[in-house]
Amino acid sequence: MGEEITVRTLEPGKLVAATHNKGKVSELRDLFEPLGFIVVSALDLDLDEPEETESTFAGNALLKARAAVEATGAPALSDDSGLAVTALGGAPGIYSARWAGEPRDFYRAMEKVEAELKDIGAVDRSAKFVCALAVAWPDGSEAVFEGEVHGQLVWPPRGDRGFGYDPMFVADGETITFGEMDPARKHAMSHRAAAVAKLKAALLS
Ligand SMILES: O=P(O)(O)OP(=O)(O)OP(=O)(O)OC[C@H]1O[C@@H](n2cnc3c(O)ncnc32)[C@H](O)[C@@H]1O
Ligand SMILES: [Mg+2]
Repeated sequence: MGEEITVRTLEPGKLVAATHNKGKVSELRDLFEPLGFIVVSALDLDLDEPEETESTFAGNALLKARAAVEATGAPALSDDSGLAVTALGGAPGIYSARWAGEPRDFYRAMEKVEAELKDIGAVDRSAKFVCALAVAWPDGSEAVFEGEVHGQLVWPPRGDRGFGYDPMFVADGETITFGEMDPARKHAMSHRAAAVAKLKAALLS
């Protein structure tokens, strides 16, 4: 995991968060601003949302970072992530956002996960969140890092913090869902934090 395609350093400065997801923007700000970056999001810049045509988290992350660097000329950081449920063969996986429909409704997406587990009478409620973070520089170099966090799915969902599938996910060793957790605590253990740690080790001096 975590294929580093090219290694170069990331100089603190303006970083475009190539995402249209407010929950991710907020988490990427929390994770990168203490490192000296000024995080400007694709939402702030009103960038087009590219179609996610790749078949892996890393592929879609690279596609989003490339689109943002081309549009802005500034280094871009993207995040492709999702929930992979063991008993569902890794679904919804790269389709995690699409399971919420349009307009996105994550209660509906969580209900769909629960309904599919019920349909197959699943006893195994284990799942993991996966995050691929990609960085693309104006000179065409790029890098991608992956992180995961393993846990169990609960029903009904609990908590109104975080975003997406957080209210139904309890990380291993925890008793509360990510939806109930203080954001700083989620940042210490999440799939996104694990990917950020790899990125820091490789790209920040
Ligand atoms: O593509 P961008 O613009 O970044 O925004 P998106 O919401 O479409 O993001 P993805 O394509 O990566 O889809 C991943 C979905 O997986 C879910 N997800 C990712 N990280 C999560 C987290 O930390 N907690 C809960 N759900 C998460 C979330 O609902 C996302 O919408
Ligand atoms: Mg998306």
